[in-house]
Amino acid sequence: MVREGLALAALAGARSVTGYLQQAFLWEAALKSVYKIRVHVFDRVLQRDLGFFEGNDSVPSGDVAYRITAEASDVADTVYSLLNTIVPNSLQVIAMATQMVVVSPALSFMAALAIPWTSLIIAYLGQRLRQISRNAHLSVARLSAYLNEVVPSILAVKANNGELKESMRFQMLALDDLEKLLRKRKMKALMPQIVQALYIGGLLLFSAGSLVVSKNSFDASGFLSFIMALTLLIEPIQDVGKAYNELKQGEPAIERLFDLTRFKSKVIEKPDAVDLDSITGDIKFCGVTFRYADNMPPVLNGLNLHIKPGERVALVGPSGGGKTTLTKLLLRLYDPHCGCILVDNHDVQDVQLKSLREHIVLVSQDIMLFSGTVAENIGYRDLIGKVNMEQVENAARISNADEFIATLSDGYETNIGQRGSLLSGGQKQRLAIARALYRKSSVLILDEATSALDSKSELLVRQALERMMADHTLTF
Ligand SMILES: Nc1ncnc2c1ncn2[C@@H]1O[C@H](COP(=O)(O)OP(=O)(O)OP(=O)(O)O)[C@@H](O)[C@H]1O
Repeated sequence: MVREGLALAALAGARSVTGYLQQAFLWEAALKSVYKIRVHVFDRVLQRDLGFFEGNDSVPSGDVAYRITAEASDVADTVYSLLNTIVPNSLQVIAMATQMVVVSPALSFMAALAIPWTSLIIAYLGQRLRQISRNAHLSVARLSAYLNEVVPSILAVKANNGELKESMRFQMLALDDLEKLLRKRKMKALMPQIVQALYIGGLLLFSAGSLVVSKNSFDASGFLSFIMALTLLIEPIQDVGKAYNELKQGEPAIERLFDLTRFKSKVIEKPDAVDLDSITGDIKFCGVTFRYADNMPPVLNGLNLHIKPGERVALVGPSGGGKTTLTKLLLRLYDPHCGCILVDNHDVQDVQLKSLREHIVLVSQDIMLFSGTVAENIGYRDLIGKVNMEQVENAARISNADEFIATLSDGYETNIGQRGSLLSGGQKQRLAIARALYRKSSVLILDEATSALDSKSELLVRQALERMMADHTLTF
């Protein structure tokens, strides 16, 4: 008795160990594949044209974030569920089907006739679940995109008494998400019941039918053994059906994730594009016409402009006149529809993108700092850990940022918060200018970059830029 108890305990222990090992192994496989997918997808996102991130048809950054985080996790769940179901259940299906064929090939054939029509119904339900699941994915992605936009702009919300309005906008999106999620959950709960009813109904019909057909043709024990094998066959098939549902439910996530990687770049680097060691800063815009979309009026129309090396050019024009667009074209973030842009007499379309952007530095009116230390932000050109502190301090001195950096709790090692949220507008701009100076590029573009500086700081920055860039092309 004791021995049997011990044997049972050992068996239960062995089962839980193998259960754990199987789950741990499969989760490891699923999560590692999702890690690789995430890295691949993000690398592809980084390669996308600027138009993907801005303009009317752009994908909101919150949606991109949602796809790479939450939807990639859904993909892991799907992969796990498939691995966990398909392998053991397929083995059981093969074993039981063989047993059935051995007992009675004729009845096996009859049983197999049930497969096509049940498959059809399951496929139809799977399609429905896929559609419902897709809607649920879209609604939660909209919610995520909304939050991604509003939370960073909380200052504007509060300053404009926008709390009530935002609360209502959020409730609307959350309610929509609730409806879509409920539909998905209900469908998920209903599907196994329908499938089970189909199987049980099929099994009853089949048993009755085969009893009539095979009367006296084989003994009761043979029939019993056949029914047993059939029942044991149905269970794993049901599990495979559930895995199929998981796949259908996970498909929209997989699709939306990989949609990020499917694109045809408009800005294409030629295979024989040249790598420019240095440039003097001779820039020509020759008959450049550009529009952001085919159905929009041109922002630039046949523009001609020649900036000579060392020359400083100020572009003055109405708001929305196309000054920033000119910069985007020079950096080849977009290609013009007509005309060409030459840098040192090389068409920018014949120059390697990395090389072109290395020699031209932009300090934009939208200051783009990242969470990280002051030193990492100034030395953004270099990989983390490879930043040259001497050059960082030099750039900070010239841009007149060193004085406020000295007052920060950890100096150059102070973390400046998300998008530099711990700094004032003027401090952010001085850091952005320091970052540009650190790059030591030949062409410097300041796109209203000094607008947030007080007059004293602006004067110091201008003097510093004059000293440093005396021989370089400078565009204000
Ligand atoms: N990504 C975009 N997609 C569609 N239209 C855009 C895009 N970016 C800018 N525009 C439009 O192109 C025009 C020129 O914009 P641009 O930013 O170049 O003007 P700007 O001269 O720099 O203006 P400001 O002085 O106000 O900064 C504007 O009418 C703007 O609405």
